[in-house]
Amino acid sequence: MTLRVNDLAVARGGVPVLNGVSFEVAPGTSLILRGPNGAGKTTLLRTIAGLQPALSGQIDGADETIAYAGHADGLKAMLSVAENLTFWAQVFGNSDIEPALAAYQLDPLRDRLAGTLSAGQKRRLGLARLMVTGRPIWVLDEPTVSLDADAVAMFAAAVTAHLGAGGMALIATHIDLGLNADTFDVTPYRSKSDMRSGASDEAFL
Ligand SMILES: Nc1ncnc2c1ncn2[C@@H]1O[C@H](COP(=O)(O)OP(=O)(O)OP(=O)(O)O)[C@@H](O)[C@H]1O
Repeated sequence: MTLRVNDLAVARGGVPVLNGVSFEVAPGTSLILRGPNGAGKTTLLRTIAGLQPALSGQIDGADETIAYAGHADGLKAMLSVAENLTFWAQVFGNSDIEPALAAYQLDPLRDRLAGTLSAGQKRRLGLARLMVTGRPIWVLDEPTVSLDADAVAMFAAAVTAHLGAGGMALIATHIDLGLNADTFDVTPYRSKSDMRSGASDEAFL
């Protein structure tokens, strides 16, 4: 299975953001999305993850295969670290959370309520969540925000292991993760529409 995006057009608040986007992510490989602030990376990732409809074009290989991590960590504040991971594992029909705890050095924090974690610890837990989904395609929007250098290395190691097991990753990031990945710059695909038109999409504010 390969993730294939073909001639995709995406919009925010009804305003076209990107069009003519085509790329592939094959098993065992990752693709880094680049582009300046506001270029449309988040919009593209949300569309590929199925969180909003495309304006036009095709996305193949994305049915029930994607684990998405956006800007929000999606944690349950009143559950412990281990309970959060167990919850997500069960949602995806899995049970073993130990590899995810180990990969992000969360074992010493396993009984802490997620709401009491630091920003970087929350982000580590949010990324550990990907491992318990068992999903082959990780779609990640600025995954290293709040992470220190050690945690960035944990994340890079987790992605490398995921790819080594035949997984895929599509990652929007402004930093160099040290991955052996192709890059895709969205800049040439920006729509000509004026984003200052005042259109908004309150559902995502
Ligand atoms: N809720 C919204 N309603 C309308 N327009 C929006 C909304 N959210 C974002 N936009 C606009 O859509 C365009 C694309 O934004 P998007 O978040 O996809 O960019 P990005 O490349 O991810 O940026 P960054 O690097 O800053 O995260 C921007 O012009 C932005 O102002």
